[in-house]
Amino acid sequence: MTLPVLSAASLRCDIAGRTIVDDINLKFGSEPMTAIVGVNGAGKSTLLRALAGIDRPAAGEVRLDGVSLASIPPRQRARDMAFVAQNEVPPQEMRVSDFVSLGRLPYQRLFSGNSAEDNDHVERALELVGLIDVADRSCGALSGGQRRRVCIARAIAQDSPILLLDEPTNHLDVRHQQSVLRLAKDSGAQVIAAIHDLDLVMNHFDRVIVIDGGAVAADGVPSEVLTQELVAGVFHVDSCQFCSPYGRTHLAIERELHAE
Ligand SMILES: Nc1ncnc2c1ncn2[C@@H]1O[C@H](COP(=O)(O)OP(=O)(O)OP(=O)(O)O)[C@@H](O)[C@H]1O
Repeated sequence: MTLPVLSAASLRCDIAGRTIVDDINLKFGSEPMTAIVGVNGAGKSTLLRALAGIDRPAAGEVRLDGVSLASIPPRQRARDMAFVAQNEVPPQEMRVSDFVSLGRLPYQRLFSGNSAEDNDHVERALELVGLIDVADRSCGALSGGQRRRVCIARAIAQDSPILLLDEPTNHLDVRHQQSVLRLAKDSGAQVIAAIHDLDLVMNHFDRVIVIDGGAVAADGVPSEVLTQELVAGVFHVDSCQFCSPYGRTHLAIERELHAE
């Protein structure tokens, strides 16, 4: 499957007059799963929001298959890209299936409601995140992890070739962390996710971009990028990569490093 090419050229994002990320030049399109990592406040969410076209850059440009995002109409952009924000919370009173149906809006005419195809997408998305049994409940009656999965289901129902996920595994138990990343991969979409767990990055992602102080500090294959030296320099922890008895390479955090 050919992945769409999302690119950022000389991107700068400012918030309240302060430059948060600067001189970002990135191209996405070769690897299905890309992780964006960095310490709190490094600029990951700011970058993702600019890539999603939610916040306009102060300078530079984001392009989708060579076309400036700013010139793509919102409905088309919503068909091209689904975005799950870091702190997205479904409205308390809304039924779970109605919230997931919001992912189908880019395909509907005003007040047309769900078609049979829309309902199929909603049902499939809820099945994939393991929440089909609570489809008729109100979102307010869900646990934190279930709410997170409902937001992911909304994005999956959107059926777009690019999935931008800001901390998709937040609030999820260990099994659902694995299953959400697996279903993101199985969706066939180009996935770009900000994520804190470096071991999940090692085992689920093809590429990792390390953001440090609003700039790209490293970019490449996780096992090659997330060396002990880089992890110490960027995250200020001691880490080690090791091979499990099942043959997978993991990254363990040993301890916090203090300045001498
Ligand atoms: N609405 C805002 N107003 C002012 N400053 C903001 C706002 N949103 C973000 N910032 C600042 O921008 C910087 C980058 O924030 P951003 O959320 O992009 O970082 P992040 O890498 O995603 O962090 P985290 O891992 O904590 O989610 C931080 O210094 C933050 O305080």
